[in-house]
Amino acid sequence: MNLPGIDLNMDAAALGQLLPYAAWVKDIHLRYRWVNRHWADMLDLPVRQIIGRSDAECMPPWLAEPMGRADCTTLARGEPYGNEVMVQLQDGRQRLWRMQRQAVLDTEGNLDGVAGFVIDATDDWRARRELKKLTLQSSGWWQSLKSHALVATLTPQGRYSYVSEHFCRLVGCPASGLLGENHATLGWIAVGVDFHHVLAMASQGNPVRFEFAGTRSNGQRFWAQSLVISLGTPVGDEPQFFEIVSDLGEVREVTQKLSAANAQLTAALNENVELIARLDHLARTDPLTHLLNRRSFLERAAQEQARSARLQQPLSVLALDIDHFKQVNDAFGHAAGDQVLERLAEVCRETCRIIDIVARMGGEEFSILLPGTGPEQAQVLAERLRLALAQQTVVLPDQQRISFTISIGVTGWGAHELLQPVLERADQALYQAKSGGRNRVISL
Ligand SMILES: Nc1nc2c(ncn2[C@@H]2O[C@H](COP(=O)(O)OP(=O)(O)OP(=O)(O)O)[C@@H](O)[C@H]2O)c(=O)[nH]1
Repeated sequence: MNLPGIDLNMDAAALGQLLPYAAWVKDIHLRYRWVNRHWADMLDLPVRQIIGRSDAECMPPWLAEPMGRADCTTLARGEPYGNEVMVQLQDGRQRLWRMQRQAVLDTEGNLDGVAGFVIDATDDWRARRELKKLTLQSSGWWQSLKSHALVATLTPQGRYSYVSEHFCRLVGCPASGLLGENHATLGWIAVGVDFHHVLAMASQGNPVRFEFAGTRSNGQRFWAQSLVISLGTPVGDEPQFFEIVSDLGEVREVTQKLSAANAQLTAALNENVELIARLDHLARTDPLTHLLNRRSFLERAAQEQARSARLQQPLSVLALDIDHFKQVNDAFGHAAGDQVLERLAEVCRETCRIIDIVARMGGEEFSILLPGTGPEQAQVLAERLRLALAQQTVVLPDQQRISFTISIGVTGWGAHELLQPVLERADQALYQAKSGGRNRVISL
């Protein structure tokens, strides 16, 4: 049977010329053994200049290199191998060549070369690309993403090639002001990352999440979080990126409100702490002399006694009382009496060590606890105090001058004694000092 236009007696090479696509056969050294006119046309060379030559001698390196790689892969696999190459013709047009290769075996089954054919799949590729776009854009998820989320697509330079309405609303700019621009040209500041780095990371297949801030055309600031994902690089196309943005404005607002409320709370807390400290201080001190009050003295005395017993250190107590204080009040008035009390407190503080505990027990009675001090040393201190006070003169606003003396009772505090008997003994010593004529120190 004869096929129209085909002579079945012609040889394989002649038959190959009838193929509707470019075809070639290379030897084991990848030199062309045979090509048909379509391949010669594609290379824009006469057939005779191709035969016996390698790809490197027939085509530019950027094409020869993937051709050689595909040939080697085919020889190594020993089975049909297909690939696609995007080529740029001399007139600048891009074409997609789809190639299919197969290893050629000699009669003994040894590898003898590679046979291949090439079809121009440019139209098919364009159609597929359009279809992909259409599929993407008409797919349910894209539609719902577009209408509910803040999405955009980016070129390799990060320039916007598509922006959704929601995205435009967030950044406060119409699509016309965004398309062709990128984060940098829009003046948006990514937090902690460089936008180019984001694209580089994304193109390696790592989705990148980052925060950025910008200013809307009405001057308002906005904060957003982006997730940039690579959509891959379709053959012959540029890499594409997809950006999903979420509005951080609300989060920021809530965070700011929260931190303001927190600051208020902290301030209120600090105020309260201060207030409590002040109240505590007031509860522990005598408002006139700022010495410890009786309650506080008793607490401190108990602690001090326990500590001294543990450290086996001596401890002594003084009981002080102003002599004839009633007369001071009667002669100069209560305010003058207060001044005397204040002066007494001052001199006690100055004369005692920082660790000594000085307290106003009530009225014109004072007590001093002397840690690390035995009764003899306590007597010395009491004497020094008595003399210091006897030398004091309180000058009143009307220049009247008041001198006063004190009587002091001194006692040691034994390691196992309770506070009450010790205080009573100090009072007893004080009583003896009073009854002995005042302005003196008595130890018991
Ligand atoms: N100005 C003033 N006087 C006070 C205060 N507390 C107590 N007094 C007075 O201290 C005086 C104590 O008088 P008395 O207990 O009789 O003792 P005294 O006059 O000092 O006599 P002797 O202690 O025996 O030497 C009273 O007049 C009280 O009113 C105070 O805070 N301010």
